[in-house]
Amino acid sequence: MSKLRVSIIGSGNWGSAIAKIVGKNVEKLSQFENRVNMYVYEEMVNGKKLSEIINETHENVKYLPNHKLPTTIIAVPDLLKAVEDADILIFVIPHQFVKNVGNQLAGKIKNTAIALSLIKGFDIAEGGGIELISNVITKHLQIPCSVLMGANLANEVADEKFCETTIGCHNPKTSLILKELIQTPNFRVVTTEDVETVEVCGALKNIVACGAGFSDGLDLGDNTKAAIIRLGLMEMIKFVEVFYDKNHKLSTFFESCGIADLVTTCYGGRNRKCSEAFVRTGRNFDELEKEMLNGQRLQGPETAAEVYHMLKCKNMEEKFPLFRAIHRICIGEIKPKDLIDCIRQHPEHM
Ligand SMILES: NC(=O)C1=CN([C@@H]2O[C@H](COP(=O)(O)OP(=O)(O)OC[C@H]3O[C@@H](n4cnc5c(N)ncnc54)[C@H](O)[C@@H]3O)[C@@H](O)[C@H]2O)C=CC1
Ligand SMILES: O=C(CO)COP(=O)(O)O
Repeated sequence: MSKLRVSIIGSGNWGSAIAKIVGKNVEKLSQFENRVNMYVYEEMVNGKKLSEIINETHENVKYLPNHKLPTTIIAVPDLLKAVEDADILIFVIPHQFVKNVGNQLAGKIKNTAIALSLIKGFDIAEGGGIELISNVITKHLQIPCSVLMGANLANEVADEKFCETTIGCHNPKTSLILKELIQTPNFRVVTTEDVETVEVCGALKNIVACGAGFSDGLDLGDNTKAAIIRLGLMEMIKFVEVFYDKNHKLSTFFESCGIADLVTTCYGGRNRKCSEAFVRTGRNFDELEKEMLNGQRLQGPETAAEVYHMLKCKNMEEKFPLFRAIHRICIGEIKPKDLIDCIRQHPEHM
């Protein structure tokens, strides 16, 4: 049997951390080709192309400094070359860029290939609703797309600190291949067929993380933050119940993609950090993202806006007061200090 060729589309903070794992695993596992192309959105770093720096030093000095990538990882700045003959495509770019990348790849991928999305966020659907990123990938590439979401702060994963993750995949054979490719002694994979729930959890937790950051910025303490996390979880569950797979499993929310990712993001994530600074400095998210993240991207405020507009169109905003309040704070419509008044009469308390 011929070996499976893997390509990684994305080389940011998480993209580089997952490249470290995948690059090492393909060295050991005979079913995969011993070279993994990693698509790099080209930029200049200290006067030199980032893709050249990565290939010469085996380090993504901008997005994952101080970590050596395995030599099996090859940085490729040309998207189509990066995915040439790929059997497994791992998508790990900020959600804002998915449609553009999908358009470029349409018609260029083997019809036997499979995709795995690590992207947390939604896309805006035609007509104003929201669309799952995995659907966008499948629509453009005409191949099935599984998802991987979990409590996985990239820097900690790259440090090889123990954590778990969740792969959502409909096909048990594909599930096994993906697990073999991704799992390590310190990165433990649980698979489930409850795919939509896994993906929706990954997107929505970024909204809740903004709420946690606002709470920190207001110095509201640990109990309030815990309440925000809990109410966030309840809104996430309701969101899946109302808009997604009626056969979803409540137990999926107790996997790494659910409660664990909420906790880690609400304590250690970029959305939390910038949301705290939003309150403390009074500056807007665009400025804070540029100043604090060195090219990395926030997903929370944009996802909050997308979800809010969808809820409003469906006349459902009152059922999701936390999501609504977070969006209104992000765009300056209400003050951060109004957050608690917005959730005091939460449906969970009625
Ligand atoms: N960083 C983390 O700890 C984790 C991130 N994620 C998710 O993974 C996804 C990717 O995040 P990161 O790898 O952290 O990325 P990042 O936040 O480091 O984003 C920057 C990346 O976007 C690229 N980029 C900029 N403009 C672009 C364009 N026009 N087209 C394509 N790429 C462009 C940059 O070159 C860089 O590679 C996101 O959905 C995020 O929510 C998931 C788990 C952990
Ligand atoms: O998804 C993440 C951890 O699982 C990272 O969250 P942030 O994007 O808020 O850093």
